[in-house]
Amino acid sequence: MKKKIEKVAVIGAGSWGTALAMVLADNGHEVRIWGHKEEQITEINTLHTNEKYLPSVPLPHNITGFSSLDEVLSEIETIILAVPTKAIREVLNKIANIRSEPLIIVHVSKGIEPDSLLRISEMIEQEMPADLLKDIVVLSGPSHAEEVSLRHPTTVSVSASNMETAEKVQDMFINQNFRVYTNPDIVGVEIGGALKNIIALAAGISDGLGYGDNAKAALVTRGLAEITRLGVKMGASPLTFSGLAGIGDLIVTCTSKHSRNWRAGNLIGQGHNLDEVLKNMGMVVEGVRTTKAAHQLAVKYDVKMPITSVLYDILFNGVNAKDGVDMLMARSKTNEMEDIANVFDDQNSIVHDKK
Ligand SMILES: NC(=O)C1=CN([C@@H]2O[C@H](COP(=O)(O)OP(=O)(O)OC[C@H]3O[C@@H](n4cnc5c(N)ncnc54)[C@H](OP(=O)(O)O)[C@@H]3O)[C@@H](O)[C@H]2O)C=CC1
Ligand SMILES: O=C(CO)COP(=O)(O)O
Repeated sequence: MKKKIEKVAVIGAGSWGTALAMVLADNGHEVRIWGHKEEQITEINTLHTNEKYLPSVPLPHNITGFSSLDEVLSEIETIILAVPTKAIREVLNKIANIRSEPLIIVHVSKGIEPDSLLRISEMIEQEMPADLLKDIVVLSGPSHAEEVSLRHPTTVSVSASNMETAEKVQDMFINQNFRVYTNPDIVGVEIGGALKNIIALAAGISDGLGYGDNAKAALVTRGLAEITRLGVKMGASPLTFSGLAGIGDLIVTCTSKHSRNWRAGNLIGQGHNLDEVLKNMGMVVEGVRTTKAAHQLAVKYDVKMPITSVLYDILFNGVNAKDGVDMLMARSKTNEMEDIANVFDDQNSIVHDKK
């Protein structure tokens, strides 16, 4: 079937915004990308590269850079919001001041806001006046920008409260290299994408300490258990966590050299200090702020999250990484399956409550 060609604006010219702009450009859309650094936009428009974020990757010529939000949004119905969680409110605020027509906002960020404990779709609902918001869609899954930009096979999920809009976004992005599934569980897709960064930091620390594959498999598996426990309490379907936005993204982020969260954890495990690691990364490491948020969520929802809790102590309370691992291994004995049964009990009670 022939694709509907659209004008789309990608807001955020970092690694992920640029890689997704390439997918859209490959699909023939008229792609605009907005960034707040004039010299980077000039580079995109003249050299057709974005060397800082995707070194040595030529960008398709149907991507045009904009440094004015006003201009990038003109005659646009759909934006792809690709800035770090920390910048979302600021950017939406600017958009809300410019815009007079409703937008479909596809967000691709993976975080939860500390203190407010809001998911990104909830932050968007708070920041954008209802008359400027047509729909919110989340796109998430195992997808490092570096590999997407090389057109390596990649799969992601999109979710929205309006599934027709999710399908529209699926059609906009899907191609031979970039396979897009829909999933009706927006809470699960957002929680899975955000919380896997915590476990990736922990996996990096484990590797940095010199531990091996057994430790990493333990972190991924028990990490998934605690993500699922919290996600279900927040209203997600447990099934989402065995999908792309759950185990899929956990695997890719905990095992890939591309992951900034894994790399940051790896350096911390080797003994480097958190502030120094974040300063030298030059790109966002979402898991640090999300650890703070998840630690608060675990208290709010009364959910056991031992990996998150130990990571919180390593990042913010000066606990030594090796001592943190020892603390996890010395926890009182428990039954693996009880956890799983509790998740399904919680899910049943959510279903009954809704009836
Ligand atoms: N990279 C990836 O593979 C993937 C990333 N994601 C998610 O996408 C989101 C964005 O990440 P990613 O692109 O990788 O991050 P990067 O660090 O690569 O890029 C972030 C971009 O946002 C810009 N930015 C930061 N603050 C502001 C602001 N206040 N106003 C305007 N622009 C701002 C940065 O500009 P500057 O250059 O000035 O810093 C940069 O262009 C994150 O939530 C991440 O988890 C999701 C899937 C894959
Ligand atoms: O979300 C990602 C891959 O799916 C990117 O992970 P990092 O932010 O750790 O690089």
